[in-house]
Amino acid sequence: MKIKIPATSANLGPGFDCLGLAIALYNEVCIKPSSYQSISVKGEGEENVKLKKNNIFVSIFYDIYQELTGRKDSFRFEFYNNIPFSRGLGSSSAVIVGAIASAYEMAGVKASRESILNKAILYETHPDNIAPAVYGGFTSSIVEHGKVKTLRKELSEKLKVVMVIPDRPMSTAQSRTLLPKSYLMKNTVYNLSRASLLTAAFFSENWEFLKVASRDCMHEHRRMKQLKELFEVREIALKNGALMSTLSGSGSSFFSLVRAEDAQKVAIALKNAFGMFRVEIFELDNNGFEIVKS
Ligand SMILES: Nc1ncnc2c1ncn2[C@@H]1O[C@H](COP(=O)(O)OP(=O)(O)O)[C@@H](O)[C@H]1O
Ligand SMILES: N[C@@H](CCOP(=O)(O)O)C(=O)O
Repeated sequence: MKIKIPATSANLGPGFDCLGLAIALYNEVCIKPSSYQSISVKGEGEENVKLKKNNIFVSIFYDIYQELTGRKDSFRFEFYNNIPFSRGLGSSSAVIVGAIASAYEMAGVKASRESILNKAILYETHPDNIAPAVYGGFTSSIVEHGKVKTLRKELSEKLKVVMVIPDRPMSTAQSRTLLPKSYLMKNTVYNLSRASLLTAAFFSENWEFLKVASRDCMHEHRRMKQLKELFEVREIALKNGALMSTLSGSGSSFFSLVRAEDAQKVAIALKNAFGMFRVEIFELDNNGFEIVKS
């Protein structure tokens, strides 16, 4: 079987740990029964020998497969990775969602997307990347008694993403340690009100609200200080017509949502200003993970 899983951009500014969307940049994994286990990796991470020995996709896959079948079968895993590691593009969520969905498929057990999401939350405690990796589109999620509740909205073809991807990785776990344990009431209200308005703006396609509604005062500033050029990335993206421009997940990438016709202009302005960073235009994804060959 072959599965493809999209990259995701989480938080979208104020929606810390709850808002996210899926991007048409995919990891693909081919899995075949085999008399012994083997792993090959192409693309992102191919130079990392640890991924052949200690691979979280493989360990989650076997956990779930054995739980479902009670058998200890062996498989060959071929990874074609396009999602950069630790850049705020949800690489770990793509691994978790992909491993769970493919374990169900290989075990021959039907599972709803909701049940795959509820397994995924056991491996990644915040649902803002795993929900769009499962459903595609824009997602707003909560976790209640260990279960994820998500509402999704299809993303318009009239929108594209301009992503600035710095060379420097930022581990999500490490980046979370930069944040305080508690916040002032006024900062909480600042984010709550904007995350609510942002969600309403996505659902009603009132894109002119995105810029003002995507401001955050809980996590971006502390994280962006690690790579100060990111402040200017936002300025240039917005000046050149981006609808919103936010730190992607915990960084280090910077996400700008643009009208399709403005994508080139925004990307060229960012490339001219930041020759040292990768700047890419992506479509949005409305499908979530897909089993493309069974
Ligand atoms: N394709 C992959 N195969 C195996 N492990 C991966 C893959 N992509 C990411 N990972 C694991 O996830 C970690 C990155 O997770 P994280 O710091 O949360 O970054 P991200 O923002 O990309 O999700 C990597 O160090 C690696 O352990
Ligand atoms: N809400 C999380 C999102 C992390 O996203 P990632 O793509 O960086 O893993 C956070 O901000 O920590």
